[in-house]
Amino acid sequence: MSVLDEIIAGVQEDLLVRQEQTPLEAVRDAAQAAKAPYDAYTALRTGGVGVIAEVKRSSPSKGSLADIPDPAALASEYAAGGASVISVLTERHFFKGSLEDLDNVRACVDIPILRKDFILTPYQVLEARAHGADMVLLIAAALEQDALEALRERIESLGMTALVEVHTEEEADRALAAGAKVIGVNARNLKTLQVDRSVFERIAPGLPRDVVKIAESGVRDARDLIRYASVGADAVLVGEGLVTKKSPREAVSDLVTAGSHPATPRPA
Ligand SMILES: O=C(O)c1ccccc1NCC(=O)[C@H](O)[C@H](O)COP(=O)(O)O
Repeated sequence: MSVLDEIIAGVQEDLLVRQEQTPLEAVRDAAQAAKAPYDAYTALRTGGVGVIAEVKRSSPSKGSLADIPDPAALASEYAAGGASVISVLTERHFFKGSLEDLDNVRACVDIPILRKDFILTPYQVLEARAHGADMVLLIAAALEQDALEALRERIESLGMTALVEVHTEEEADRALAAGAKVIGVNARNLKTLQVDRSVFERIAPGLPRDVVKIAESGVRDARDLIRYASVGADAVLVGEGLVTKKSPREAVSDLVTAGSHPATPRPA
């Protein structure tokens, strides 16, 4: 069993419990009643290289990273540092996240929020909207093609933005076939947990111009961002490189400055 399989097994168990507690109709009503979503697609296309700053307590690859007793306070620091989007991990077994984190962050920031989880069903998409998300992650490696396409459509029908994550050229082709307009290339292989930053360099140049390209994982500092920018990244998604810093606000601000600096080389 790969790490991804293990994570998904836990997500499915938790999902059964939540569906038991809160019927689909109730989640649908809550999603409809939620405040209109922010436009994450536009937020990521505006200006230089955007920063998606992640609230990440723990991970399968590194174990505990940071306590984060107040995720809303951390998200406010990220927003003050100039983040374009806040990513909130809501998986609990490996990442120690929750939907409550999403609620708390939503109450405190007025920029788009990504629900980062292992989304398998329309129920989870409705949950994301009900708890104030504007963007939802879909992992190509975790979904059959029909489900990937249907969930992408469901996310966008609710006015949110789908971020489709890939790690191979074949998954990138599947993401495009599913209609993805925002594609995240994860340097981390979710089955082996190996991080290979060259994966973005291989895949991103082959993606259409109008697709927003996000480099995910392994960004530690401005040098990593500049390297990704030079091969076409519109944004970077950063977890460990922010939560482990003394000042997450300054760490975000340094990345934003590097991404907006005219010396940052971008492909023509
Ligand atoms: O982070 C992990 O170890 C991990 C393992 C298995 C599935 C997903 C995992 N992480 C989710 C992410 O994609 C990252 O949190 C995100 O890209 C930020 O990565 P980093 O900046 O390296 O913390």
